Amino acid sequence: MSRCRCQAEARPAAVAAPDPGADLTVVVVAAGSGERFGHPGGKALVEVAGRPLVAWSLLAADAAPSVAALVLVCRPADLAAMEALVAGLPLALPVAVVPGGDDRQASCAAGLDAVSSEVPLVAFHDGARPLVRPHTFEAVAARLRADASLGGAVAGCPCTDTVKVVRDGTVSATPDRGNLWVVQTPQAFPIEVIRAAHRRARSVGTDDASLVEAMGLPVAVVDAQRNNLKLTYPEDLAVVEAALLAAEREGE
Ligand SMILES: Nc1ccn([C@@H]2O[C@H](COP(=O)(O)OP(=O)(O)OP(=O)(O)O)[C@@H](O)[C@H]2O)c(=O)n1
Ligand SMILES: C[C@](O)(CO)[C@H](O)COP(=O)(O)O
Repeated sequence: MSRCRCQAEARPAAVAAPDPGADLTVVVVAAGSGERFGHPGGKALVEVAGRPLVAWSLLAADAAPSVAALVLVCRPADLAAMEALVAGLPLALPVAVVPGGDDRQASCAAGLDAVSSEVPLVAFHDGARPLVRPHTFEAVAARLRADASLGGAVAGCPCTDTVKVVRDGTVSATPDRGNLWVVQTPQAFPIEVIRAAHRRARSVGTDDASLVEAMGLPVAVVDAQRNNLKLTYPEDLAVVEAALLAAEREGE
């Protein structure tokens, strides 16, 4: 089997799990247009700290012992470039490269179609979060394994800023911060749960967990990695790059 399977023409075949102990497929979504970042053609292939942005997430997921296979979702125009990128990275796991959709949720659904049903857990991760560490994939998968009643487990951390609800430039409410968390990716789910959540989705959510919450299932939050930043605006680049270089220097 070729390690990288580009899915430009046909619907992807399922990716087999190479290690019987590994029970998680990671879907890295990188098919966005990067509008807020302001880079024509999206930001996934922009060089950040010496590598294309999305490469950092692929390498981190590949190094997590629970991960059996990877799916990379990219802009249709980037399929050949992404296939070449994957072929050139020192990845141990099989990778399926598939085209994404018009919004993040559609890209996640496209990635999910390429996941083998033989691997019981699936996690979605933003290719725009290059600081993710292998232990964060382990943490969300472990939380799911520890409690069979959960519909999902997501990385996040308690809010440290005060959050305001703002309408027309004026504050309309200040929610109790004691209950507020900011959530990131990875977001992990039992495969049958997230497949059902996508089938039933009636609206477009800003994350994957909201689809599972809409089914009335409990989703756990795991305080795993506070610096798991998302590269969204141009000014994020210097912060993310400095953190990646520091982590490399420290051998993390
Ligand atoms: N149609 C889309 C939209 C987003 N994403 C992915 O979802 C993640 C989070 O999205 P975001 O940071 O908003 O990226 P963009 O959509 O590229 O940014 P923008 O909204 O500024 O255009 C990114 O890794 C992005 O590539 C995707 O795979 N497919
Ligand atoms: C999924 C997410 O990263 C969780 O914080 C976030 O909602 C993605 O938002 P974006 O606007 O698509 O970047």
